[in-house]
Amino acid sequence: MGKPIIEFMNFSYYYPNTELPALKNITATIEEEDFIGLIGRNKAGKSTACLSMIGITPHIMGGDWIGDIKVNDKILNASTVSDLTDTVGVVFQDAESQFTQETVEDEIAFSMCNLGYDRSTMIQRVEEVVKSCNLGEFLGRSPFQLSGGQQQRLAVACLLALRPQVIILDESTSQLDPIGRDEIFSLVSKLHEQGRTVIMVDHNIEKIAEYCNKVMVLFDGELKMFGPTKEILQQKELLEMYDIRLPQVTSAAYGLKDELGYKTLPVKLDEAIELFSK
Ligand SMILES: Nc1ncnc2c1ncn2[C@@H]1O[C@H](COP(=O)(O)OP(=O)(O)OP(=O)(O)O)[C@@H](O)[C@H]1O
Repeated sequence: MGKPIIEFMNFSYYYPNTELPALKNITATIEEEDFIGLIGRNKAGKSTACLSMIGITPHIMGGDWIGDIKVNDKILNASTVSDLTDTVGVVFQDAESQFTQETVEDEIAFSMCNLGYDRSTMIQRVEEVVKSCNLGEFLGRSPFQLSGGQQQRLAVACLLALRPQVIILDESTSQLDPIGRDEIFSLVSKLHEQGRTVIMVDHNIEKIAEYCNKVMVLFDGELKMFGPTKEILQQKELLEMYDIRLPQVTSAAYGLKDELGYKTLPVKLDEAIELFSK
């Protein structure tokens, strides 16, 4: 077992003036080396789970909560949002709405300005994240003139400049075309290989299957399934119960499983090619 980085400890959360919890008795441990796919139908609680990992719910949104979350040994109940953002950063779907600067370079530096970084650290960090997010050719360009995928990469770069261990992307690819989506998945996959913990909320089950080592399934605020991607994404009946479709290759193999005697099903294209070519 790896080092725990985020631990939900019987955590329930109620938005202000609501009677039903948006998250219900969640207990789960995310480890430092994880690349988690957080999935579930609409209103399952995915965004609330993301907000809870940086303390926006409850500390900024208000509301009531029971239980706790431990983020890199800091207890949510005893922390402020800025305590937790040392460890965790979130990129939301509408990256554009968070930009305020005239150039990409200034935008990245701005993310550090508010935290009082000195000039030489800022210059060094801008250089570092521009390289890892492949934004070199856009440095002088307005953030508002970038494509959707480039804007999401910029949002990730602003976050990375603060060097969080955990990067959460909440439906960051949902408004992107396939090229933009691929850009983001390959960027975060590279960051994961470099040692970051990644949590990705995404409806594209094929991409989740391809990149994530574990999958968490939320349904009506409850954590229904959590485990290795291959194990979770083969469970057709359960996934259907939670309104989640199987990856196309898994579905195809499921239809043939009795006839061809498959014991396990592929969840990724390369696994399917290997199985179908036998
Ligand atoms: N600000 C809020 N005030 C009150 N209830 C809220 C608020 N935000 C979300 N909720 C409720 O909390 C529950 C979980 O919502 P959440 O946005 O976390 O789900 P989600 O899985 O991210 O959904 P989606 O895929 O539609 O974005 C839903 O019932 C939702 O209506």
